[in-house]
Amino acid sequence: MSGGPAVNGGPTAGGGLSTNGGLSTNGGPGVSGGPTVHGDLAELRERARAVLDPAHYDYYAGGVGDEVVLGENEAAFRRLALLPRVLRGRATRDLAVDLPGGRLALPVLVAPTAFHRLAHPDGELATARAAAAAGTVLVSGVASTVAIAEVVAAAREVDAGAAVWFQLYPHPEHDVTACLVRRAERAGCTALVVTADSPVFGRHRRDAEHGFHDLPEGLAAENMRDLPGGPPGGTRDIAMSPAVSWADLDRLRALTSLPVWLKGVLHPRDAVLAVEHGAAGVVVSNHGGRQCDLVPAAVDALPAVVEAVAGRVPVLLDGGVRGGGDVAVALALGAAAVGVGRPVLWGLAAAGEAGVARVLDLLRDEFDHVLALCGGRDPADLTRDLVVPRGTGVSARCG
Ligand SMILES: Cc1cc2nc3c(=O)[nH]c(=O)nc-3n(C[C@H](O)[C@H](O)[C@H](O)COP(=O)(O)O)c2cc1C
Ligand SMILES: CC(C)CC(=O)C(=O)O
Repeated sequence: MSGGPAVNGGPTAGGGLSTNGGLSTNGGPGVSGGPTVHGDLAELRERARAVLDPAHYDYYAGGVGDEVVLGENEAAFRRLALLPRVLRGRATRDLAVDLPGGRLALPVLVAPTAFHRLAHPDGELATARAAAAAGTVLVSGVASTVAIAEVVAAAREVDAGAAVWFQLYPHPEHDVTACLVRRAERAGCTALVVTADSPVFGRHRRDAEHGFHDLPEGLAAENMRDLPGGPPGGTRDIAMSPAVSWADLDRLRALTSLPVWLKGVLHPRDAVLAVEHGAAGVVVSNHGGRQCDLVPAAVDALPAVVEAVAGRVPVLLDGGVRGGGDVAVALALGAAAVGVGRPVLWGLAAAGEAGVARVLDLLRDEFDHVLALCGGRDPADLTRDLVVPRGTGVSARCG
């Protein structure tokens, strides 16, 4: 087994913590030139469950505590309905969104998730290729099982203009953070994402039950290799620190000219502070229900953050997005785009690069379809008045 003891109770990582439905009505071609993969997201999840080691499946699928927030992230979307506008659409829709750090061909990006080689031997290389082929951003995590330079190179082989962002946790040793930032810059990343919701690692019962604390032999968090304070050729743990503060964000921003996103914001006041501290954007996220089991569903936290930020920076959302309708609801509530975590892992486990391509293709096609049903020409047509609490049919802002 690899590396040191679990950090804060998480797995260690050898240095890691530890319709067009048949009718041809403007449906675009699939995003991937690779083998065709069939099935919807639920089927891909079942295929992933069938092929993965149960401990690894549960690491991906699980959440913190009683997994209340894990379920709520998806349930909250089901409590919302769309109130479409009619007779204002157009034949083809423009799905693209411009963000600090890159242009997305669809308002869906790949959220950072750890250890893709647990899902498929190609790991983050496959994810990077599929994201690039779809024309969207991969937020590559510090906890990736392929080094960031190789991840970016894989994306750029598919599309020389592909944008890859790098996610990190501020390390308590500042020279380690600085080294990670330099690596991401040298690799060609176009933005950084600082995850702020993890002062300590969430306690996951499923991991404890499986005794999953280490990556299998041969896998490691490759970005953590050869860092200051670590053994030559060896890896350091992904350290989380309860002492992390706004000063760490300031210090990190001073290290780089790349746009810096702040991920894991739920409180509107923190969103305002993020703007004041120069964040290029904020990501409303509860870490997919993996950190604190007492917080609101991500989509329920979104409107207050959007209101507080008041258009000064873009707001992203992740957590519980499982279809194009969810994407549309999040955008109508003010998100500029959404991130998807687990669905990408299910696609990767089920069919490697083609599986991730299938997930992004499904989301793109479903979103385009819902946008058309709402009389939308582009994402900007999805406005707040289009979302109503299910069961009411009335928007507070209608009129
Ligand atoms: C297995 C797994 C690993 C994750 N690893 C990270 C990580 O290393 N850094 C991070 O900021 N977020 C991480 N996340 C959280 C995701 O970025 C994202 O917030 C979450 O998955 C969104 O919820 P969804 O899975 O319902 O789409 C992880 C999520 C999962 C499921
Ligand atoms: C290695 C961990 C830090 C990855 C993570 O954030 C998670 O599993 O939720």
